[in-house]
Amino acid sequence: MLEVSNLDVYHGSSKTLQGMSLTVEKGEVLCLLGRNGAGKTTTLRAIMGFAKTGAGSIRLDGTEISALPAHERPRLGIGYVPQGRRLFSELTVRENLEIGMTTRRSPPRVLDETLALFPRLQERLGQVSGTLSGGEQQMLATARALCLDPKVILLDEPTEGLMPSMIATIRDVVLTLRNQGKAILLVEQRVEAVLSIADRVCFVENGKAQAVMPVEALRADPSLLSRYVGVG
Ligand SMILES: Nc1ncnc2c1ncn2[C@@H]1O[C@H](COP(=O)(O)OP(=O)(O)OP(=O)(O)O)[C@@H](O)[C@H]1O
Repeated sequence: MLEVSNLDVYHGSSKTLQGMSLTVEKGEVLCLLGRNGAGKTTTLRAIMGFAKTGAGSIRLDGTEISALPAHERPRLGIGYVPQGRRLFSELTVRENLEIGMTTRRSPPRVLDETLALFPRLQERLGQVSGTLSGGEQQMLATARALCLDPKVILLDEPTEGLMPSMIATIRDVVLTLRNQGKAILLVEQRVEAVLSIADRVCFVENGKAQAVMPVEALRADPSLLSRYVGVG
């Protein structure tokens, strides 16, 4: 579904991704794990077209997309929920979702299906999004990406700063989406969350995927965490 091969990314003259490679298939959750500054967010931003790429390729269903401008990529079916949510805080919940709908001219059923996943947002459609709680804002950012009816969803630390009940809601939504056949690429630092949600784990170090494995391998050998992430 999504395939990144040997991708380089530059910030000025420094190379922040150095031959990054990963694949995410339909109906699976791939989790990126790594130390601060390893290149996880840059990987997601590069897929969305927000980073200056050099050598390498990004393919969606076999089609090369790395030369496409950023605004064209969501229309191909890639939803992105950035770190920090980036909502239009002056607009209402409904207006934020409508922006997602119009980006890809999604049929109205997509909005209904999305709201069915987030009853809390359904109750707050008229509320200005800047007044939502942190957890509700995360739900809205995720729901807005889902309004594109994406095949692939990129989520950057969606549970950061949330209370346990909200974390559980986000996890349940991610697992529902996976079971619907979406391909999900997730940056997640909390090990318990990774173990409960990932199918495969990709350890990122120095702008590169150093190791990729099924989540069971991480469960069986927690020393991998100290090796690649410096915890555990
Ligand atoms: N706009 C930028 N200008 C210069 N350097 C950048 C820029 N964005 C990222 N970098 C650098 O690229 C490297 C990778 O950063 P990135 O945000 O991808 O790391 P990360 O793995 O997501 O880390 P964290 O867990 O801290 O969010 C870091 O060294 C960072 O300082």
